[in-house]
Amino acid sequence: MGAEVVIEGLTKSFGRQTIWRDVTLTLPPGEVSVMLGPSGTGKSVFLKSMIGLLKPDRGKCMINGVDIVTCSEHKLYETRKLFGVLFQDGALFGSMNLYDNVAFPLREHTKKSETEIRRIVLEKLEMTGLAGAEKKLPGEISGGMRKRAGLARALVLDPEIILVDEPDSGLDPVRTTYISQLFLDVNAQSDATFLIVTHNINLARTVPDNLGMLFRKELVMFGPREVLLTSEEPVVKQFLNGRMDGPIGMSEEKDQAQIAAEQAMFEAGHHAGGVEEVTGIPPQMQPAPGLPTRQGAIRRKDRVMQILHTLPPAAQEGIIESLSPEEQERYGVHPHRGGYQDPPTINTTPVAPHHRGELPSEEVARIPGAHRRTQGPGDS
Ligand SMILES: Nc1ncnc2c1ncn2[C@@H]1O[C@H](COP(=O)(O)OP(=O)(O)OP(=O)(O)O)[C@@H](O)[C@H]1O
Repeated sequence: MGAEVVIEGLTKSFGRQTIWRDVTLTLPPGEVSVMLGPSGTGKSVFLKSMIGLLKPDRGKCMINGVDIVTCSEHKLYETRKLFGVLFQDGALFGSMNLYDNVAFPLREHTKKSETEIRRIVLEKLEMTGLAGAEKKLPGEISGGMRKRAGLARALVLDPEIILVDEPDSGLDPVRTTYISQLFLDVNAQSDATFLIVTHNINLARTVPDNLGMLFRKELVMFGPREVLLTSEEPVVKQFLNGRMDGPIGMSEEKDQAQIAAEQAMFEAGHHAGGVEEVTGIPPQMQPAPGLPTRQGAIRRKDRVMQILHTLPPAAQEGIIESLSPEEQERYGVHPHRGGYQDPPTINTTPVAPHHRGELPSEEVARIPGAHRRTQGPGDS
């Protein structure tokens, strides 16, 4: 099973520029999480902070009991081995063929024989659809293949946590969906914990178990995908629809004067761009037929059902509707369109507390500057 990552109060600045502050979230083991955010909100800085390439000013990032913010260099070196990272361009060595690129971490960090290395490299190239391409140089292959080679290389040390920085950059929507499929397939086969940072709305809507969003130097929300996908929060709705009308502006957040001027423009009939209000929760992509069931998805179901009563009503409805009739029966819940229902009595399989990845209810949906009341038992 992948590692759980517990982040508490993480804050990062460069000089006097705060990038984000007080970020608190848990990446549940073996689940796939996506972090959204407008350009420049510090998503890449967040990934680099998680692997200790950048040092946060304060807060914790706990992985298997080690706080990578304060641990020794030796512990950091050891903990980094749990990570596989796929950078935007694959970060391949241009002068090495794909075989040697993928073999590199094994030669660098292990004492494995070349026979064993060959077995692993060919297995990971096969897994990422690159069998037969091992002699190619990075410059001879497409951007999509380079990303897949970067993923193969990220997988050779059997990481417990896989971080992916903007997998869609430079890819068309179809290739982006193919690489998304690959992430779910790898997750099904490895049960590794995934965190993907992206702007890509399709990917965010259909791939992850959990969705978060950074904006205005804070974590706007993080929780089960259904929470963001049904959110009425203006910044979330604007982002998920890729529109101009909303708090996100061309280069940074808008001031009141700009919002008023734009509002007048849209009311006068100017198209705000984006698609026409996409709402609702599309089905989640699944691993390819023939692959194992995602263990992270099974654990997630129990985990989310345990915190169901703390989630906003629309998210609750989406989650209940995504269950099969047998699962609804097992958890003792029923679809209930158009209103909040009483918290169910839930028959979940016990999950070890340190592996639950459960969010404190006040962190399930956090909006800077607004104190959302989380719905609790007896609320209506
Ligand atoms: N090493 C650094 N030193 C100083 N400032 C930095 C450094 N790295 C990043 N920044 C600043 O941090 C901010 C966030 O950058 P980051 O690349 O993490 O954003 P992002 O959300 O990943 O953006 P995009 O989606 O465009 O890739 C930017 O203003 C950037 O200039």
